[in-house]
Amino acid sequence: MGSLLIAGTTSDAGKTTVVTGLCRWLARQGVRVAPYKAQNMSNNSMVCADGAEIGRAQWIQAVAAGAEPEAAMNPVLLKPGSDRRSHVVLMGEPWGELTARGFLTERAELAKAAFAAYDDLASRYDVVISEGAGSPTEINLRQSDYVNMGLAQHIQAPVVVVGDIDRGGVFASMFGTVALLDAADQALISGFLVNKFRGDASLLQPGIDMLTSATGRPTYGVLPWLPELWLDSEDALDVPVRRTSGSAEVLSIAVVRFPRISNFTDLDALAVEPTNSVFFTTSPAEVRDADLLVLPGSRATVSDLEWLRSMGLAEAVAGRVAAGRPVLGICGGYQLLGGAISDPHGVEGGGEHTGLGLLPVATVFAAEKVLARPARTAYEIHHGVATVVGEAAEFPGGCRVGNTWGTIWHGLLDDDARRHAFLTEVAELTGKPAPDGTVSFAALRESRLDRLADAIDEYVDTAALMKLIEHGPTASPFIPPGAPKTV
Ligand SMILES: NC(=O)CC[C@H](N)C(=O)O
Repeated sequence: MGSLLIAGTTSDAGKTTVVTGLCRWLARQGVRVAPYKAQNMSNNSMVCADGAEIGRAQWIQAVAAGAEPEAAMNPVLLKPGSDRRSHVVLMGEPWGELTARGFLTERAELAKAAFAAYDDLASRYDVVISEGAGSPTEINLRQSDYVNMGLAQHIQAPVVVVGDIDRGGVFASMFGTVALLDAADQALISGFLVNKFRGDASLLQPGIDMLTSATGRPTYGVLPWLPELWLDSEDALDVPVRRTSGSAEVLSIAVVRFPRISNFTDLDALAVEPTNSVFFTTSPAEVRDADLLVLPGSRATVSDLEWLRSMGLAEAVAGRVAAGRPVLGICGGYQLLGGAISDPHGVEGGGEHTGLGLLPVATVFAAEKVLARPARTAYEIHHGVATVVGEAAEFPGGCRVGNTWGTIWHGLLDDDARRHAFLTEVAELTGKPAPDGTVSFAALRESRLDRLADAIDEYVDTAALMKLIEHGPTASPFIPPGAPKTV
């Protein structure tokens, strides 16, 4: 049984990518490997075959590993509904709401479930590759941590710290990440990975050598800047944007960037077509002018509806619909295109609301969350049950009136035939090019996972890393000052 925890000097250092690449690389060596992240904070999630909801990143990592995605791979998922509150999904199911403060007191229960999930996975797989969150050296949170060093201590796993060299300061942050941990935690930090490097590797080498001598720990590899290795978009909203200048040759797709946007991985399927240019926007002019407008999923339909109105975007959407110009609403975006929105159980703050009235649809928020896989690529994650209450044509998971489409399903456009048919119709309406029908979303994802594993193979000392995974941490020196005293 082998184990490794990939931590990061910062968020966005590339932990998710590295874990994904390692999962695919290990799977290729014939290793039965599972990904794991004790706690993920994201509004991008996925429904597993057994109905459990997990973070989208862990789902993709499982796909990379050739393992069946399951709740234990991401036992705690926090879905932020506001800056201070999160909806908690525990072992794939809704658990309740947590405030930033309440979180400290509830952590023990979540930690227990997360460790049990890890132990269960570890009993069924040869290797588990865990992903930390943020930095392992958030010294104010160390005591109640179960995602980074708290987890590493529980499982006695070696930890490799990934740093983003593109942002600069990578040596100082790697050194500091080790030096501000106590001796027991430092003993598990086994080395580093430099990520997002562009430039001349020979210029970097002296720095790597100095880091080794300053910390007594090796750097396992230097991964190059690989922006083309897009996976499903992660939490950074800038990821899926593939903007080519407003050319007559492409179909421009504006996606409203709701403050509580969720499951925006739906846009990846649109972005894979070279005939499309997909971009996020909050501008009424862009909403008006794009060839296709998408209202994506939302964690908080009612408050994003209010926001849409306050931004002057509601009129822009209505103007498009009146002019017969294409609009697609997905899940929360579908709900708010409809009329009545009622929230009798206070799921989203309660009350009766009125949507944009552009589709004959009424939504009632149910206390129970719907988690379902209604079709091959489609999945449902919502409380609001949308019912067609007037004249409308059929559309999978929703309905259509004129050139306004809505669906409660996510992932609908991951289905190549459906995406091609939908875009061909939009292209006919707008006089823009239609997709040629050759792009396979699943094949593209597979090839990217493979190229990520190729990069691991090429740029990482995989022999040394395998040794670490199999045999655990080796003795590394203590770097003063260690964990600062609480004051
Ligand atoms: N995934 C979504 O867009 C969810 C929409 C809405 N917040 C609901 O729960 O029904």
